[in-house]
Amino acid sequence: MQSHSKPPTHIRGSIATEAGSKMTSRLTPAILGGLTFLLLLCFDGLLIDNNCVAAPSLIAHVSNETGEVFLSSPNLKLEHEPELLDTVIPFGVQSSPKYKRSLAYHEVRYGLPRILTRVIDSLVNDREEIVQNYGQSAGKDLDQALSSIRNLKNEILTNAELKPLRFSPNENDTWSNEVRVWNNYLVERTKIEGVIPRFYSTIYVYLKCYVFRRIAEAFHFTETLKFYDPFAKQKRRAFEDSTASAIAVAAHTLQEIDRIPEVSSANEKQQFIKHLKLGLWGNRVDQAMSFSHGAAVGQTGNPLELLSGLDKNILIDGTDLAWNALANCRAKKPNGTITVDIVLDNAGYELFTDLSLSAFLIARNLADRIRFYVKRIPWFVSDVTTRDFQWIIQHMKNSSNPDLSRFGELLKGHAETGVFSILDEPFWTSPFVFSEMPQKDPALYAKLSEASLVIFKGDLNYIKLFGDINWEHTTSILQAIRGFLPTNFVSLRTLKSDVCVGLKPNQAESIAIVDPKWLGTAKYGVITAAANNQTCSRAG
Ligand SMILES: O=P(O)(O)OC[C@@]1(O)O[C@H](CO)[C@@H](O)[C@@H]1O
Repeated sequence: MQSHSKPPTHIRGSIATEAGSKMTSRLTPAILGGLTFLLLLCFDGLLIDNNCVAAPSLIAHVSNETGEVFLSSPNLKLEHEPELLDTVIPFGVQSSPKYKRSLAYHEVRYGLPRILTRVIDSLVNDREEIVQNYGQSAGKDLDQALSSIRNLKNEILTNAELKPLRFSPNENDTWSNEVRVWNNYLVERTKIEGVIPRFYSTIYVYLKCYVFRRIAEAFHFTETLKFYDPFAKQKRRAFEDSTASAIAVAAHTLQEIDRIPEVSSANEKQQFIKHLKLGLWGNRVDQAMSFSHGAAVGQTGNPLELLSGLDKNILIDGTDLAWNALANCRAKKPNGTITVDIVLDNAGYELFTDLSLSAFLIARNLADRIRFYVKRIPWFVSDVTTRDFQWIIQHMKNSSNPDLSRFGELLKGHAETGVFSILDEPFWTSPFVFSEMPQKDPALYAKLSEASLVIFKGDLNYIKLFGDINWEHTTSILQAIRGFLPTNFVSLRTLKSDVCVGLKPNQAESIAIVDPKWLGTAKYGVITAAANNQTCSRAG
């Protein structure tokens, strides 16, 4: 049953604040003592009318049950009371935070504000270092970026209208061309929705991408911090924290490569499947989740030893289909160029698994070249940018561990000889879902169709693949892609959001009984593949 909920009477924040650890340590004894108390403070991450300093206006009180901070204020006005529906997302419609029992709602209410708070915190904490690295005028640029990000956070918290993005002075440069696409899309959405979209009323995939666009905008209009990546440190730290796991996988992959002449074709298939699974579970190591839930994540343990225990969590296993599609292309094009495209997701450990798979494919002649699609701007916290890609290879190459450094050397060689290439097409940071690609970016669609196999990594690529529509879980993959089949593809995704298709009858219901949170915790994975029968007859 669907019903309109009451407007919120308070805004619920998190312990992650600009006051950061100071705040946490002040709260901890109170929580331990089981007290509920009130604090009058200027909550810097939540400026109201930009006058927090002059008139501290927010009351924070801490739940003695959960330790979470609730904020309320006589001055805090929602620009617009969200018209929420107290229901899950109905089947057949696009995800939106207006459905209160959706993960989309949870992400807009808690996840995105927390991510922005963490960005604000890190900029405040790193001021000295930033000024040292980018020069004196970076101080003023930092303030400018901070103010834009605070405004953005307030806009989400107060359910403001989405506003057009800013053009650069040169209205024909790359930035402006992308802004034009975004602003036209806002006009399109306004027509569809009948009003200007707001954070809680519009579709999820659009608003979430919009937030990351606005973060990039906050830096783009500064002089010294145009290309600053506020997530870079966290991405690097998370990979450093995964070093032991990466060494185990690098040593194993190098051994496979060294022993290629001895390996039978049955084993070759098993090795391919193992690499796909490593890549699937690599998608758990996602700094977006850690940013919005609190703790940092890296990979621990020996990922190869963990694999068999995780098989029971794979809800759809399309590895056979992916293997057959690629092996079939190799058989049909013994002298041709086999291209594999990887539409990357997270930097750090997940990217490392993608590189292991790629090194394996090249060594086994399952691919002659690999094209890696990265993001042009910092995206969804930990998505790979060109700099992240270059950093990880260099970082491995410089490692004191002989396996990691040899592996880094091998990858660097592939990058230098053009076997690996990095592409930062604007479509991946656009608001569009994949079924819109033939119309919005036909050149990219044609490029993907040159590949024998496209590998889509992660949750965002998955939801864009299926239009972020809450299809009934048993909907077939071919129906849910709505014609988007440039070539054979396989998607490796751990479940972090509302959409999941291609399941067997009753499969979703059975998991939901055992684990009601099955869609949102990245505990489960899907390997979703589809074949395009014309692929191997084409060049590429
Ligand atoms: O694409 P990825 O890195 O696997 O997931 C990124 C992510 O931000 O997108 C999901 C849906 O918005 C979130 O739950 C998740 O943390």
